[in-house]
Amino acid sequence: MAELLDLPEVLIIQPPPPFTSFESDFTQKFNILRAWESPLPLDQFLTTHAQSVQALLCHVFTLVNADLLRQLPALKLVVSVSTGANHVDKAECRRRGIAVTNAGNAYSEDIADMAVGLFIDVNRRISAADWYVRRGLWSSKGDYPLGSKIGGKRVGIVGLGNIGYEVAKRLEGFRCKISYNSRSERPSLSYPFYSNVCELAANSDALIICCALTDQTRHMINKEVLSALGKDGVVVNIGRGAVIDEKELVECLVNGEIRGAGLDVFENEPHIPKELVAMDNVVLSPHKAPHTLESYKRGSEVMIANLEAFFSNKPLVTPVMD
Ligand SMILES: O=CC(=O)O
Repeated sequence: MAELLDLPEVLIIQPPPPFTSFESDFTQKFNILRAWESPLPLDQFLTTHAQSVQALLCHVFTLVNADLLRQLPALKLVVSVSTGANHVDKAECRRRGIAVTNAGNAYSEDIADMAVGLFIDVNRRISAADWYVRRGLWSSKGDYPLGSKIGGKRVGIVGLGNIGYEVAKRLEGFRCKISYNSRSERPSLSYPFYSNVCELAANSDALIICCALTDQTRHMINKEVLSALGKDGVVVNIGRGAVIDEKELVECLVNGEIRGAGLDVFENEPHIPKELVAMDNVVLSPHKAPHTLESYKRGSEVMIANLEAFFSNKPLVTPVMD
């Protein structure tokens, strides 16, 4: 027990993702304060540790907002399990001198794989075909609706950061034609850049949303953009649900204004509009794009590296800048 108390404290409010090595990796190095296991109400649990706890580890369901930060006056570091840190009020952290880290590139390849998987699934109707066969509908009539060819598709990537670039590289292998919209142009890359996302949509057969959720990107993919994409268009989202105006997306799908969607993220997770659940041209996934056995391990290593750097006054490994 004495040994545990000597370890640096790390507060976790909600149960962490089921990292296979969490117990062994984290608990040997840190004194984990497990708010979710405490019989105390959260406020009381936080008050008990408020004066000492310097590091908080959180995933996307933990809203790190001004209220929470006010209850943790000694806090100096927020370690996000995820790549996207939109659940952390970064302006308030900055104001309070609290550093924020994310998962860096730990999940980029896995997320990109999932984006490509969803893109192929929607176009080739893989999940729909699976439903069809399982329901015993396969007959000699051969009336199963055809999917659409992948090679030659014009794919517009929204957000050409690490993940977007991994998606682009993979889809080049399928002979897709890549163009993109991003915060800024990447002159070192030869893909056409569109500063206007509507123009990107008008020149694409599919949009793959890879950007972070910010005040600028919230509801950026709205009815106007989806109409520009057109009735043969497909949307894939592995970024954050609220980058798309979900209500308008549902309307466009219901009215056949776009052809289909592959969605790993939603505006109000884990709640999904019932219309989406009923459509076989929509492929749904429960925000699992980043998570594989391998990426969990890599993610743990990045979080531990950030915590160790912090507690030994070294530079953080994957600080979030904005
Ligand atoms: O969505 C998950 C992540 O941002 O890593």
